[in-house]
Amino acid sequence: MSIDQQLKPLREKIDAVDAQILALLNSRAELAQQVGHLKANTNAPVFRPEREAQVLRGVAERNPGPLPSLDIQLIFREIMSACRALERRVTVAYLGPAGTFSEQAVFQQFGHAIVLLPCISIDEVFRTTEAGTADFGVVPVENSSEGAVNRTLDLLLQTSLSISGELSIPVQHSLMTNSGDFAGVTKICAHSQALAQCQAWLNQHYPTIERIAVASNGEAARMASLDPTVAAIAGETAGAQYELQVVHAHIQDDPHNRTRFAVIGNTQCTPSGKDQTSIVLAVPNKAGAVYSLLAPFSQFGVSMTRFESRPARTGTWEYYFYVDVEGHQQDDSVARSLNELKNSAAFFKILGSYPLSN
Ligand SMILES: O=C(O)C(=O)C[C@]1(C(=O)O)C=C[C@@H](O)C=C1
Repeated sequence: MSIDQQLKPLREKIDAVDAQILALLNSRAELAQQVGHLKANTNAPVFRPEREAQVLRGVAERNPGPLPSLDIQLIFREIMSACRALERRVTVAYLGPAGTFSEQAVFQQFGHAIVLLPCISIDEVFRTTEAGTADFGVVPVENSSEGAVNRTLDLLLQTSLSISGELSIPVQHSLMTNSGDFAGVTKICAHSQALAQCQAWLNQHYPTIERIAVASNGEAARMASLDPTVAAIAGETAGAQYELQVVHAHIQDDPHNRTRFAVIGNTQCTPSGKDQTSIVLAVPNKAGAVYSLLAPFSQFGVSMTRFESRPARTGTWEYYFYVDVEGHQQDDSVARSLNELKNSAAFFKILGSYPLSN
């Protein structure tokens, strides 16, 4: 029997299963439409991060295989994205242009059935979201090899928006040119963070070529597509967007390099069962103040998962502290510790409680 003859009955079974999947997908979509009508009548938000997190955790927990849970979650992320788009297509602002790691983070959080709003800077992402032109913004917060993204931390301090999600993605940089050839290249362009993340590799391989920091890796890729003297450092998605060829793949100094992103918007998430709360604090400038400030966390058994400081730029050695704790601000222990902190801090702001990424 030929291979095609052997495949025929299996393919017929796949067709039958596909017909069932199709019918079930549309049943789900009809339910989402009903949810959408209810929400429209009550002006409730379309995107509910805590509900989406629960759906994704639920399918991973119930997954019997053989499909890996991560792949199941990718599929369900897109199913929910498409269902959500039937209610309303949300607009998401991010540091563009197309093809940046920020764009990958947007798709990882919202799926593909959205309106993308690429912005020229992190400031612009905040402005556009505050103005309501975008429903949400996605901004980089921290890189595993370079540390905090200071501009984001500074803007989080001032913004009226809150954090409604967080996620991290692997960041792999490649050196690319229009032709795939390095001869004739006189400048290597990338975002300053990417240049820093590839510093040791560049010092070893191209110590004398000028490095130029530009607004984003996507912008570097665009420049390289137009100018044969420019090589870009960017992710391969950005390279493909501008039809660049890879000269050296994965040149970042840390092979496990990751960037963490925050989702900002006007949504206040309700508890999802596995949440995190971000706050900013300042303490009076006296001995032992930081130590006693954090005491309520241990008193109420709340785990701190992140502690970052930024100079307050008052010229007096004062700092803002960015703290993440496990749990939701509505959880009893978190609520009680935050209440104590609020009374003793010189500055106190809750940036948001949101589901931990899956
Ligand atoms: O449960 C809701 O609130 C829905 O709108 C449905 C749904 C889904 O497709 O499951 C879609 C969008 C929301 O962000 C959450 C979940």
